[in-house]
Amino acid sequence: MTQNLNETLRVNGQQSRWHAFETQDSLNQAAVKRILTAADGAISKYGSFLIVLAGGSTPKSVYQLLSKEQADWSKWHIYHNDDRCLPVDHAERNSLMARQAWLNHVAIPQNQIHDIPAELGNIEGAKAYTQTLKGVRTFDLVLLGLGEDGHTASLFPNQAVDNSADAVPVFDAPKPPPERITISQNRLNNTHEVMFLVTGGGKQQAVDQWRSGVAIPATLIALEAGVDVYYFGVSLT
Ligand SMILES: O=C1O[C@H](COP(=O)(O)O)[C@@H](O)[C@H](O)[C@H]1O
Repeated sequence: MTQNLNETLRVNGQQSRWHAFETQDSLNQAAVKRILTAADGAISKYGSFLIVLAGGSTPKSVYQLLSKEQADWSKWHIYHNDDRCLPVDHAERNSLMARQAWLNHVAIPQNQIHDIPAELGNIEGAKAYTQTLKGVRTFDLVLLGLGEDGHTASLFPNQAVDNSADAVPVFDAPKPPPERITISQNRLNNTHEVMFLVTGGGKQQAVDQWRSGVAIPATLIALEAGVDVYYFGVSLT
């Protein structure tokens, strides 16, 4: 039997809270609300808000909604969980998508938007981003997507987990392009909150694997506080 429900699950040492939405729009609105609430909380506590963005197509409509919001943008610091080794202006760059959908339209200071320099290639770009992350405190909120094969950020199935630096090169990614850069598992876990955005039937198999205890990469993200999964268009079995 399949159902849409809200529930908490514990598998492979990861606690995940699953939040069901009836429409893509209601999920997007809830995600925006959660991001703005996290920002207000972090700014009151630390004077700044450190958010790590997911790439791919799923978060684009959330970013478009954020571009229309009022917020204390001067206190926001933007990072990316991964990017693809392509020219800066390539349509498949995660940084370009986030800028076009959101960041170009709000007053976040440019020096607080930290793109991964993936155009340098995966080895040099990862070194440079590790330097960018040096001394950066615990992130406030990490947004993550879920690939059809269970990957998250650019942590792919059947690849060794590399925690040797805060940002690491990825080779032979099964989803193009093969060369990428990702924030490492350990650094992604160094955050106060995690929100996965999971939408569309293409993600059903990965969701089923996740929930039945298969150690897909999404389960590498395991905060003590648990992670939240906002979902639409998949069913929980
Ligand atoms: O390649 C990537 O894929 C995942 C999932 O992307 P989506 O298009 O299925 O939403 C994404 O989270 C990651 O940042 C990206 O580089």
